[in-house]
Amino acid sequence: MRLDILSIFPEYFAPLDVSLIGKARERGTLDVRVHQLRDWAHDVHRTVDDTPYGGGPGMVMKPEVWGEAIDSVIGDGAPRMIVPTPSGRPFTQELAQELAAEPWLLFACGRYEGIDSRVMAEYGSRLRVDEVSIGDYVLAGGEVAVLVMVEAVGRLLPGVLGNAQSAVDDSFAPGSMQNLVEGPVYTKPPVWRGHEVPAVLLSGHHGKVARWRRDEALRRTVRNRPELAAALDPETLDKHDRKL
Ligand SMILES: Nc1cc(-c2ccc3ccn(Cc4ccc(CN5CCCC5)cc4)c3c2)n[nH]1
Repeated sequence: MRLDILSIFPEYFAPLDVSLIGKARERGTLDVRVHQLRDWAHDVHRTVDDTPYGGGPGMVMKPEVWGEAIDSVIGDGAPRMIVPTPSGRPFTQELAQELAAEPWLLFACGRYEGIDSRVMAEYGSRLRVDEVSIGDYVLAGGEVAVLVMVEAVGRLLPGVLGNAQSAVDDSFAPGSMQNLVEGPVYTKPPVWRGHEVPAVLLSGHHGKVARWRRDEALRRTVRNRPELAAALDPETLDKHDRKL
């Protein structure tokens, strides 16, 4: 997978050189290219922003700079364009899986009050353009949101996660974990400061372990994410409810 990232703060993406993503880049699984948006701002101050039409606080990012930058980065290609924004569609595990299947993603990191909307309109006629929110809070720009999405997508790529099974059991993953968060995890020692590991996990009985884990996942979902629990099919809830 090729990832292009356009930003006025390319240094935000140094973390993509470490850990899982760093190794995927070394292996060639991921081809990450970070670009300084100001390289396409030709005035002496390399200006990328201007005052908003209609008034209001802050500044808006100029469409000309973005247009030159995107044209230069994509050429005749057609990557899927992801634009982080507080007003976008929610970023979910399902969307992460969808993006993990794409050969080429282009992330456009806005700053200030955002990017002139005509940029998304211009490329929306030629590319798949998704405006995406990573949560209901306002960041100062798109860079952190891109780091979140690249990590969530990158770990789903073949060979990136040590154990592919882990992604199958991810919270929220479509299938058996849809609308469920994961339960508690334990490792050695079997007793730590008087806290014992639940005996079922030491039993070696895989069926009972699987059952216990689903019960715990359900218990935690009901406690921490009642709105997800409400979306569970009654049969699932009922099967476990007797135990909650
Ligand atoms: N999930 C999530 C994503 C983001 C995010 C992503 C990209 C950018 C680029 C700039 N900003 C700051 C920022 C500040 C104020 C407004 C709201 N203004 C009200 C009137 C016009 C706009 C919007 C945007 C971003 C924020 N935040 N949270």
